[in-house]
Amino acid sequence: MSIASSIFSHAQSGWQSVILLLLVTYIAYFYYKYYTRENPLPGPIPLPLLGNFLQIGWDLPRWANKAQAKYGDAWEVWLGRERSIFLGRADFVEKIYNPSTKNNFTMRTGPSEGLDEFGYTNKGIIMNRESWQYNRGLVNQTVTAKSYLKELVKATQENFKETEGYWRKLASHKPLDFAAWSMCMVTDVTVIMSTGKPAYQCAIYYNSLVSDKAKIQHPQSVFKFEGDFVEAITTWFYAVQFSYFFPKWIRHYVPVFKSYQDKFMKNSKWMLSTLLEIIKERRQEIECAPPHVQLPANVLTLLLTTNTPRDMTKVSTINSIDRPMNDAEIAENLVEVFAAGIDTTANSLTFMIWNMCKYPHAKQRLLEEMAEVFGPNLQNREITQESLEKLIYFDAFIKETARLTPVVPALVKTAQKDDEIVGFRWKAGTQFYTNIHGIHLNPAHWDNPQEFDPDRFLKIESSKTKNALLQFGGGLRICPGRQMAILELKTLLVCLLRKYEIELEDSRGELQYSFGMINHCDNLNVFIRPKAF
Ligand code: HEM
Repeated sequence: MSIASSIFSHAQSGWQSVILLLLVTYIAYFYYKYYTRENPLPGPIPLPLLGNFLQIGWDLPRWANKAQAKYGDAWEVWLGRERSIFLGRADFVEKIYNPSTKNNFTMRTGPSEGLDEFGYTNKGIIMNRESWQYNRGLVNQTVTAKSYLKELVKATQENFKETEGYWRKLASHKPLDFAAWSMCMVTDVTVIMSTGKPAYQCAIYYNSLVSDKAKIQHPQSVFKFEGDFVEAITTWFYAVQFSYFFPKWIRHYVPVFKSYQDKFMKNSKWMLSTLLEIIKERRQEIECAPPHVQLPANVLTLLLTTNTPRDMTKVSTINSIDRPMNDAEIAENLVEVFAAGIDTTANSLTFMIWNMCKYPHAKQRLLEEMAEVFGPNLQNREITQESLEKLIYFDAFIKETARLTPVVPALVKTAQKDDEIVGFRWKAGTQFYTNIHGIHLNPAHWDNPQEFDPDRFLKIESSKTKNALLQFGGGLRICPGRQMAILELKTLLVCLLRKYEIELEDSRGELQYSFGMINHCDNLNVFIRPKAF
């Protein structure tokens, strides 16, 4: 008896046989299509509907590194029903990160009703398919403005001082979770630099650690609630993934998914309406401010005034960015500055602290360079953008940390037209994942790739391969916040190093990180003790 007739002989009724027949036909058709696909690359065999999700599990980037070791530098995987090509070598992604305006890989995804429903595809930058250039142009102009970066370095120092106040009140023999502090510090800096108003995340976090009697009073956060703003931002990013990967019928009609759909939609609406109120208030403040009064350089004020008579940046780089932004556009861009800027910068700092504790010779080099640039009495010196730019070893240290633990370990781009990659011609709509971590560890580009060696970035001849370090992505969609992130990271590192001794609670343990939307450190317990002067 054939397998099919054996299965059908167990079917109890007519409709069960019909379902079984449909199922078997679908599976047979799926594997026929799979084995006759164009441009077959090595990779794990997928299951119908689920693709390779069962093999991959939750941590796609960790799995991708193992897959790269097994299948080579170009392989394929099925993320659900979507065939995705993974690339783990710098020369394979050259076209994708080509900064030419003719680049065929500027979109992250193809059209998606889910992203449309959440309103992500026609606003902001990250998933915007229609007006990303306009939004990107203005946000880029804002976060690279001289006045903005100067204010950022100042605000970062002020925020650090506030945090030091809380550390002083906590017993120094008890470990602190640096990962959690880092998120709060970077949130506070980002929110004040974006809205001009404080979020008090460090104060809220401090209060969560101490008894009721020891809690401090602080004014109301700009977000007018004591809940977890950080979580709201993370939820926004999960909503992007959710709305893209799950089809409408699952999101709307399967109960567990429906509850996520509702939660994500509510979160998105809450964030936008809260920001719209802040924007309205600020617009009125600007209108009432006399023309001679210098306005503060934060993202909101800069976006509200760009292309108006009170423009503070005046460096339009793209012809199409000649109109002011409306409130809804500003709200979405603020959400994206929070979503793309907080988690990434905070986790980069945490990974740097880990490396500083693990590699005493690198820490010594950081201390020496700091002493050289800031001179005597360095713990009281004002940190400026100019002084930070002289910290060359710091740059190398940041790059090496990002090479070994990139916060963004993989990036997706979709071909808009048919194109050739790794010697094959691919149809428009094919998804290409850059395995950033794979490229960062590829021996084709790096000597002793697993070794932590910041000096490799100081040697002229090495590490110059184009696209071998993709910490901030590249090409037309390169991270617009990269200068901001580097200045903030350097400021915080100087603030920490010049006054404190930091020691890991578990000096033999492994770095604990996992993948959510990015690689994030789950917990980093450290002892932070003031240095004796
Ligand atoms: C260490 C910190 C950061 C890292 C590692 C990082 C990394 C990245 C990466 C890898 C991309 C994708 C680039 C590509 O597609 O080629 C990106 C995009 C982006 N980043 Fe960052 N980023 C950081 C900080 C920031 C900050 C502080 C901001 C705030 C302005 C920001 C805003 C954005 C935006 C808006 C995009 C989307 C750009 C686009 O789609 O055109 N990032 N970032």
